[in-house]
Amino acid sequence: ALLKNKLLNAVIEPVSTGRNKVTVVGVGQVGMACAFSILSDNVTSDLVLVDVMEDKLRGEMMDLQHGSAFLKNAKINASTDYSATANSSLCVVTAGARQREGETRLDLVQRNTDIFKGIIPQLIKYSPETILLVVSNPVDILTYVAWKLSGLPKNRVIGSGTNLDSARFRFLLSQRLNVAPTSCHGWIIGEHGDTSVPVWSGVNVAGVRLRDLNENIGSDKDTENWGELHKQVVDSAYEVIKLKGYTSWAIGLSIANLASAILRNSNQVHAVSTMVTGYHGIENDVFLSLPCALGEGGVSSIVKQKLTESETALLQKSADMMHEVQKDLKF
Ligand SMILES: NC(=O)c1ccc[n+]([C@@H]2O[C@H](COP(=O)([O-])OP(=O)(O)OC[C@H]3O[C@@H](n4cnc5c(N)ncnc54)[C@H](O)[C@@H]3O)[C@@H](O)[C@H]2O)c1
Ligand SMILES: O=C1N[C@](c2ccsc2)(c2cccc(Nc3ccc(F)cc3)n2)CC(O)=C1Sc1ccccc1Cl
Repeated sequence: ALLKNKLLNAVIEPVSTGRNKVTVVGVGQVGMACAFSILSDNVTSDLVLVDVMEDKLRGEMMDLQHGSAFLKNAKINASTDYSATANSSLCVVTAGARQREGETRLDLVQRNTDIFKGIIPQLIKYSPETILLVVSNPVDILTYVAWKLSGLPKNRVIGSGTNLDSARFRFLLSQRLNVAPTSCHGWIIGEHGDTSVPVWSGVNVAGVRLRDLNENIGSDKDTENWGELHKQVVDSAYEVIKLKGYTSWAIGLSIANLASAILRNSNQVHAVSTMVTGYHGIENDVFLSLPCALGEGGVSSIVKQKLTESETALLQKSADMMHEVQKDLKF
């Protein structure tokens, strides 16, 4: 008899409940930081990696598998064939092309849209009940593209949006106040990146609003120039790219945090990109970030923030700009 049969009595065949199975598409810098953070956070017992670069894909799978003795029994697999992703509760999409020298934003968006045409329908074919979490840039437009290509209801298609922007903002605030980032509360909403919108009325520590202590906070009348914090959120993104050529750890940790809220059905509130049609006077079908409660059904509710006229105007400008790009996309 085989040693295994001398050692073990099989009671049932190993089953994969698929209850918390996670797929990560794209094993680049961001995808692998997401995979590593998700495994470290113990939110899944079944991780599948997908990419088109077969050698890189196999190498990343093997390298993660070799760490299994230090993880909580998560199965780690990889394939270029989407059947391996079947019954995923969450699919994280980080696949994409890099912006080429002198390439316009619209060219990049169309190239990434074409890449999504080969990914999104395949994910839905094998996991029709999944939640899609889009990270690839430009993330708000590509979340709209994923929603259109997937046919899923709007609550099941989420973009990482300003989750990383808000995390950087909270870090910078914590540095300035010498209070832990977990105790520094601040929400950046709207379009991810250069044109995101900090909601200064909500920035607080222990419920004490900084604006109640400095009524000019965030405006150019503020002698302490707190508005500099939001500018540093943008500048630090460019600085990290200049220094190391890409970003990975912060986005990976933020995606694991979102995955945890979804898979643990926690209804925690996070700034993520969701369909905002009907909010803040926005009429077109666009995805922007607002504070959303997240659970196993995706976005379970959206917080109705009271915004200033200028904050509302910035959101509407982003919505109009994105609609202009989205309407010319070829699906
Ligand atoms: N939303 C955010 O806050 C945020 C932050 C950082 C990076 N990003 C974005 O994340 C994306 C990935 O960044 P990166 O540094 O990992 O890039 P990368 O080039 O290192 O990785 C991209 C991966 O996608 C894969 N890929 C390309 N076409 C594919 C396809 N058709 N199917 C499956 N995989 C495919 C490539 O093989 C590569 O491994 C970029 O769009 C980047 O701008 C977003
Ligand atoms: O930290 C990053 N790094 C990226 C990056 C990662 C690999 S190469 C570039 C970055 C950094 C700086 C600018 C920028 N612009 C951009 C715009 C549209 C695109 F389709 C792709 C990239 N992107 C991708 C990205 O979204 C971020 S967050 C970010 C970016 C700009 C302003 C504020 C924030 Cl919080």
